[in-house]
Amino acid sequence: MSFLQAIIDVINGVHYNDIERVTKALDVVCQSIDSMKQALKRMHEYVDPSIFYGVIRIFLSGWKDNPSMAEGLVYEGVDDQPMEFSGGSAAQSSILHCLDELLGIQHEGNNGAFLKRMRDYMPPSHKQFIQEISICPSLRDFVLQQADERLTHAFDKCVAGLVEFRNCHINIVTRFITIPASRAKQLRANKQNLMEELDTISRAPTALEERGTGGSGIMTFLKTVRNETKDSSISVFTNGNQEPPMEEIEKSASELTIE
Ligand code: HEM
Repeated sequence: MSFLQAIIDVINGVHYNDIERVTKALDVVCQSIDSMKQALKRMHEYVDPSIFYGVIRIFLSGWKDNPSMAEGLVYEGVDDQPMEFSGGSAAQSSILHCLDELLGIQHEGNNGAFLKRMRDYMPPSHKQFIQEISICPSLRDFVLQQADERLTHAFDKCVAGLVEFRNCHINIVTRFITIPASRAKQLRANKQNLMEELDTISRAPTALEERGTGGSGIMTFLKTVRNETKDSSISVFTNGNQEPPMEEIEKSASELTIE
């Protein structure tokens, strides 16, 4: 059964009060989240953090919430007024939004508004699918009402898997953005004679040091989204918080070089 079919099966299972069907489909969802995490971990194999930070990311940045283009961009021949559009971000990927809606994970305030806005950058049918999931009867309420051990376990494993995915993503963002940004600051401050490295990572505008490609203030955003994921868990959540300690981040920053 594919991941998307499993989502539909969960929804149908809730509709027909079929505990077995929902439990089995949630097991598939959980395996898919794990595969996504395994794929995410391979980012390091193919992408050099300095190149990502100093070269690729600049092409991903947009002209909304971007301090270096605060007014947006005039599309000549389209409109005299500047327009604002966010840069490319996997926050615009439909899968995580589907999971949040399915598992009843709620993102509040500015973070929730940012994630909702990202849906405007998805293909309309994807956005519509997410909307459909959001108006279905609540899976979480169903799990709570049934009080079935296997069902609750399957649900909580999905939530825990998503927390682990988001932790793994935070580690990636630390390595691909936070560390190069702090390295760029360090190099500028020390005026070291490391011109080649400085040349690559300093191509990134300083205004973007604290920003994600979609324009968010990165770490606060990502950690809040991760914590809100934990909140959906039915049993008490005790694991999955694997943030790297600050000393580790600083150590990695000083070791980061271009080969
Ligand atoms: C070099 C690799 C990556 C970097 C540096 C990165 C960075 C970021 C940043 C900075 C954000 C905050 C929102 C923004 O401003 O764009 C974000 C959000 C997000 N990214 Fe990534 N990302 C990377 C790869 C991926 C991949 C491969 C996925 C897999 C789908 C992913 C999934 C997400 C999701 C779902 C969000 C929204 C926040 C959430 O739902 O937890 N990212 N990413």
